[in-house]
Amino acid sequence: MALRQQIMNMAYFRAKTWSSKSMSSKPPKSSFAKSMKPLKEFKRSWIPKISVVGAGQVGTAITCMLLLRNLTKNLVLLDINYELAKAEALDFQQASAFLNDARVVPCGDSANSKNSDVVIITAGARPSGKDRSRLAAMQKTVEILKKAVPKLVELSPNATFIVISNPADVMTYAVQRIGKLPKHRCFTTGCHLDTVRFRNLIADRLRLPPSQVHGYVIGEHGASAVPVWSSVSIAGIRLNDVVKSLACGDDPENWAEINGQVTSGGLAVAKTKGYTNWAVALTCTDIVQAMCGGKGKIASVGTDMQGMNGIKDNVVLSLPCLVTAGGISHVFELPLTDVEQRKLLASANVLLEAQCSLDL
Ligand SMILES: NC(=O)c1ccc[n+]([C@@H]2O[C@H](COP(=O)([O-])OP(=O)(O)OC[C@H]3O[C@@H](n4cnc5c(N)ncnc54)[C@H](O)[C@@H]3O)[C@@H](O)[C@H]2O)c1
Repeated sequence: MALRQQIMNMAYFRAKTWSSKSMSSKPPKSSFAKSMKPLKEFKRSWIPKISVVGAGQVGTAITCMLLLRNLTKNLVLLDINYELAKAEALDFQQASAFLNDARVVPCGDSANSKNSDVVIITAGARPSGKDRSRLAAMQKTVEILKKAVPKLVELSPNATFIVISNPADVMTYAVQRIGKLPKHRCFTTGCHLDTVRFRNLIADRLRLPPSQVHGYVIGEHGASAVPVWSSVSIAGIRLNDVVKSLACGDDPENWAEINGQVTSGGLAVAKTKGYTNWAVALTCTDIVQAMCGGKGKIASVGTDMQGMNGIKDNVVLSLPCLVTAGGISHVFELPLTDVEQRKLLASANVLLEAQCSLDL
């Protein structure tokens, strides 16, 4: 093969490699760069840039899942503790060859997060001390968000923001207000996690694969969450049509036990570990996959639901939503029983009260 052709082939090969790997189009720092001739016509294919804010237990678990699922090659790990972000990023970067050549960049002051497509916020104070409720850690996390969010929005004005920091619904409200972000482009994974717990617990009783059990938990990602028993179905069979008094009335099979297990699922893990991370990381990754994988997904995620299912106020809570590339495109109003509707409105009131108590 003529030398010229060989060089052209090499340049083409390298150009393809850049398209899927590098965060910058700068040539490598080596004399080898002379053998890499850029082709002007080449257009970089779209690869989402994702910033994970907070390099703690949750942020690193999310990073791990996103990379393993090959959802990005440009990941920025941001923490106010820059040394921690650097160490965690380096730990991933060293294994880049096993992560589809992804690049993980640490960041301490948001700068590297510029032009992110997705920003995932996990920075926050963990529930601690005697009162381990999510609401207790609230104002401390708001103060963190007040510092972090304006800069993140300024640097990535078109990004979709996913809020994980607890209490997730109230913190989403805070991020929407602080960042002046529209509700479709700033939401929380919310009850998507409670929903998978719910499905898992039902599947366990029925000895079926959890993926074959359908249903939703709605409302607060927390104590007032509402498992929607009336919508649970398996293979097209509504559970409520077969099991009478399902989680209500005399409830001879004690299905109501599951309600408590759904809302205390996180505490059951945190009691021993001190935190939870894997389930929420998988939940968040599932949502990012819906957005970046091109398929979309209906999931119980949380945003400002004013006008939905009888909710009158601007309150952030979870209802089934269609999540697609640009965020939430539709909200589904579930047909609820009177009891479920009352519980949803009670959950909205709990959250509204928490929202109103914020010092934003
Ligand atoms: N939504 C959910 O389902 C869910 C599940 C589990 C945990 N959480 C929440 O996720 C949050 C993180 O949990 P964790 O276990 O990773 O906590 P963690 O303490 O391990 O990590 C939090 C990280 O945030 C960083 N941080 C603090 N201020 C920052 C700032 N201004 N900018 C950047 N980084 C900053 C800290 O340095 C720390 O590394 C908590 O609020 C927790 O309650 C939510």
